[in-house]
Amino acid sequence: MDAGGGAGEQLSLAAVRDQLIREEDSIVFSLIERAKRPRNAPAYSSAGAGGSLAEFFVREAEVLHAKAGHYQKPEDIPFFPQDLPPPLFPTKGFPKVLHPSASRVCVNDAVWKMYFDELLPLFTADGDDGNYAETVALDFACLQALSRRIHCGKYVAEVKFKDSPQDYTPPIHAKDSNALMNLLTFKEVVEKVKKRVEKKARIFGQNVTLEEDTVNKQDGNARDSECKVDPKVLSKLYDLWVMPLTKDVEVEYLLLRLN
Ligand SMILES: C=C(O[C@@H]1C=C(C(=O)O)C=C[C@H]1O)C(=O)O
Repeated sequence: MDAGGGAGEQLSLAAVRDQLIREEDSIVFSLIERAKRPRNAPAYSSAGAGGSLAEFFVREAEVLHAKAGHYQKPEDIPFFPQDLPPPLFPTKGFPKVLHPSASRVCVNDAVWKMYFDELLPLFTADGDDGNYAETVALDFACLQALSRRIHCGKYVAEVKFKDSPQDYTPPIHAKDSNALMNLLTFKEVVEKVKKRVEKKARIFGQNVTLEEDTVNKQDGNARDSECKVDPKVLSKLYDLWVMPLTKDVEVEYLLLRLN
């Protein structure tokens, strides 16, 4: 988390939301990149030594990332945390703005399953072009962007708690997840987020030409069928998975907040 997380700065809901908006760009762009390649199913079958190429790539990439000093922040969490090496270079400590239990909150198993089982078939074309190594590198970028955005829910929960501890404390003590979920859900924000990511996919995913293109455009933007990723897939991704998982992170964090 960069916004509002600097030394001495107070974390604010506005700053955390700005960070989430920036993360949307990374998610939309990473999906657009992955959509260059078809599904490439052999990259996901367990033909290789022990697991799929996708799993092999993520495990090995995370080893490199850990050596380079990644995974020091509460929102940067590896998918395979077991036996990761320590950083080989000096890292700069980040100000600790969260409760220490934040490190125990992780929904990466759900992110992994959602990405491969649900999302991938929605935005990649059927087919196999043989570019498996490139494909799994693109998957890794998508997974990282999704996971980071979702785990930023820890900061959202912290500011919401700090803004009104009197509302959050009783359901935390009662371990009432449903009450917490209701408290932290803002329906107007949810609707805005869905509309904005759909619009971003429409704007970022259009072909840019120098000629005036009136045939393939509607209101100055590309028609959905011309976009590199269907904008409706983005609103569905956020509606069904990204926002619910972010809220799961928020609830899990809050349940540990008073430990
Ligand atoms: C992240 C927030 O908390 C919840 C989750 C949202 C999301 O994941 O985008 C949006 C609104 C809230 O229901 C927030 O309030 O900004």
